[in-house]
Amino acid sequence: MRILADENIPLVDAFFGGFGDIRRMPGRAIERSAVAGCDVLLVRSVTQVDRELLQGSAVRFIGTCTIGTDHLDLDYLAQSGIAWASAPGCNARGVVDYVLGSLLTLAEQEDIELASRTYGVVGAGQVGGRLVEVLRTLGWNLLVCDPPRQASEVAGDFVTLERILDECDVISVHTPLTSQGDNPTFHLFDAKTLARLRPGAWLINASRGAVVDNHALCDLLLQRSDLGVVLDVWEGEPEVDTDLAGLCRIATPHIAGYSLDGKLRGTGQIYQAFCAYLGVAPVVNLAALMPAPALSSLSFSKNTTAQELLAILCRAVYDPRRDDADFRRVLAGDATDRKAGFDALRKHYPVRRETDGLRVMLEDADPALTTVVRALGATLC
Ligand SMILES: NC(=O)C1=CN([C@@H]2O[C@H](COP(=O)(O)OP(=O)(O)OC[C@H]3O[C@@H](n4cnc5c(N)ncnc54)[C@H](O)[C@@H]3O)[C@@H](O)[C@H]2O)C=CC1
Ligand SMILES: O=C(O)C(=O)[C@H](O)COP(=O)(O)O
Repeated sequence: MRILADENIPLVDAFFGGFGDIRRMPGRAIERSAVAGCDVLLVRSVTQVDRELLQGSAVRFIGTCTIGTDHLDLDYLAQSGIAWASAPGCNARGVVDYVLGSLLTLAEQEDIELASRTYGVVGAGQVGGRLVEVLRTLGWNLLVCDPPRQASEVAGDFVTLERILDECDVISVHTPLTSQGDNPTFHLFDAKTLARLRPGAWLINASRGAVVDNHALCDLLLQRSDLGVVLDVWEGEPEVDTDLAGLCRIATPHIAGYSLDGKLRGTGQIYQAFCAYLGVAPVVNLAALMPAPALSSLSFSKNTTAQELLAILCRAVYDPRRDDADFRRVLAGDATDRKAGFDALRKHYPVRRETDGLRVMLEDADPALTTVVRALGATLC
């Protein structure tokens, strides 16, 4: 079997080496001539998988080691009888850690108590659903907008996007990028929607760039310095609107989900799906390949407050300010360097783990403190 894989898929040999020959390439360079003689294609989000790439090739299975599938032409794959799999939820926890780290930064910049704000989550699936769980456990005010779930679930407490815009001080966007169907999300946040943001609102987009109209957002930020915007994803990646990035409080190169755990899980999920496709039993075990984290446990004295505990635990694992600083250095270069730098930061991303892998010891089991530990999914020892 001939397998072509994006060079940024970790553990590809460990999981797929037993199936045949593996060739690796940069994801953006995967094109028709490279794919032609392959049976299996393993990609990440940067490879457009469509008729132009696949027509006439021998490819029968596509695996994308990502949550998002907007780079796959699913209609074409169905028409052509090409099997495919994605990795739902693989790096959702990393995105939640990114959102929490961003909230801590904005709160410090503005000297705001996070618990005093009203939160709006738009899109409550794998990522947004986990964020909702964290915010609910913390007991913070929260509204959730998810029209597809609202339409299909009898129970569920959902609101309209208008209500989110009118009532929320913080809006975190976690929808897929879609341009068809009943609830398309392309430019869901257009000029009209963005203009409704409350005074002092924070907007976080770690979904897909084009869910927010970047041009309209840039225009708005030129007039509204009260807003706090965090962008991990951009229209036209790897090109980035540098004016917009300059106006964001946190700007990062599409790394919100880049925990090591999330990446390895992504490969593992595609391996499982490929085994199911072939009808063979999986023999490679992800747990055996997952390295132990460098930091596994922390202990806190009775003088710790809940706010301090949240900040220390989140930042012990991940702090987006470092990614923001690295990205701004890249954005200061010329256009060619910026594009290459966007991909280089992603390719050479430092090891980052997840907050729910932490073990926490509290000298005083105060309910406010244990709530923080539970909300993060960490283990209380
Ligand atoms: N920045 C990053 O590193 C990462 C970004 N992502 C992106 O995050 C987004 C969310 O991923 P998941 O939670 O795994 O997706 P998901 O498919 O599990 O959940 C998406 C949710 O959005 C809802 N939704 C769809 N249209 C909507 C609309 N118009 N308004 C409100 N809600 C709507 C769906 O009903 C669903 O519950 C995707 O765009 C994904 O590609 C995912 C992982 C990492
Ligand atoms: O899983 C997704 O969806 C993501 O957005 C990934 O974090 C993107 O990672 P790459 O595939 O672009 O490396």
